[in-house]
Amino acid sequence: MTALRATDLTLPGRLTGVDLTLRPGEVTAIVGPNGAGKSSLLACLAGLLALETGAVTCGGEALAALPPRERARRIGYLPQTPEIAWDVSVETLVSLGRLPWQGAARHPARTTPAEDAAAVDRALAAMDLSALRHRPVSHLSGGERARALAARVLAGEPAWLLADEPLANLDLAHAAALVALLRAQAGEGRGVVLVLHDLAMAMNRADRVVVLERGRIVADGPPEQALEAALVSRVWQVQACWWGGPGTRALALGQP
Ligand SMILES: Nc1ncnc2c1ncn2[C@@H]1O[C@H](COP(=O)(O)OP(=O)(O)OP(=O)(O)O)[C@@H](O)[C@H]1O
Repeated sequence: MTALRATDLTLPGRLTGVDLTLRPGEVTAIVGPNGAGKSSLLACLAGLLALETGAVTCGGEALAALPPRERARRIGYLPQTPEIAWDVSVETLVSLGRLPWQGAARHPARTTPAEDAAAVDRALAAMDLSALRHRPVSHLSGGERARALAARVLAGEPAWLLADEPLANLDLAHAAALVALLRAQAGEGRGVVLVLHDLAMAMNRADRVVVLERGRIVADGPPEQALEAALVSRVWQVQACWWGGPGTRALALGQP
């Protein structure tokens, strides 16, 4: 697996001179206040935004130059808003995640229908959706819809998983299960990049934390270092203090 690298990313009003090299095998959390540029950065890393300056490369190749199907095999992207355009079944929605592998018949990366079905089954089971696979997506709850969209990305088994606030609509148990699953994916050598608002989750479960403020990186490193209480207090304009020990820290907030 290969690095995902952003060099001098600039989007006027959104990102300024962002340099970032992301390593596979790690869970990286991108955090920051509202409007700091987290979603913009994630979309750039997924190759979804036209850049004014700068570049994003995956394994040394410019994302912009990769054919869409190849890019989709390398990078799975879960957007912030759980919108689904078509009222298909959960299983059909998740199957769409296999499209990048279903190219021309002679393509060397093409998978068999049995492999595709197995990947869909795995993703449905991982997101606790096996029992809902035949239900139309319009008949799902908000959290179930969010899980179905996550399952679609997982079904594609991309080298990089980029997810924008993937825990936002999930209950405690499903959020914990998704984080455990993403950690396991990183353990298998995939790259995992998550936009998170839950700083305790980033502190306890990420390998690396990138803090954005007004479109710039202001901290980047192991969670204990990047989320040091004084920096959290300054960037989020709260009085923040960490409690507890490694792996189970909680953030206590006072008045600004
Ligand atoms: N399509 C767009 N065109 C121009 N500016 C945008 C666009 N989308 C977002 N912005 C602006 O860019 C800045 C960064 O937005 P972005 O959505 O990346 O922030 P964020 O850190 O993800 O915020 P949040 O935590 O609120 O989701 C904000 O000031 C926002 O108003």
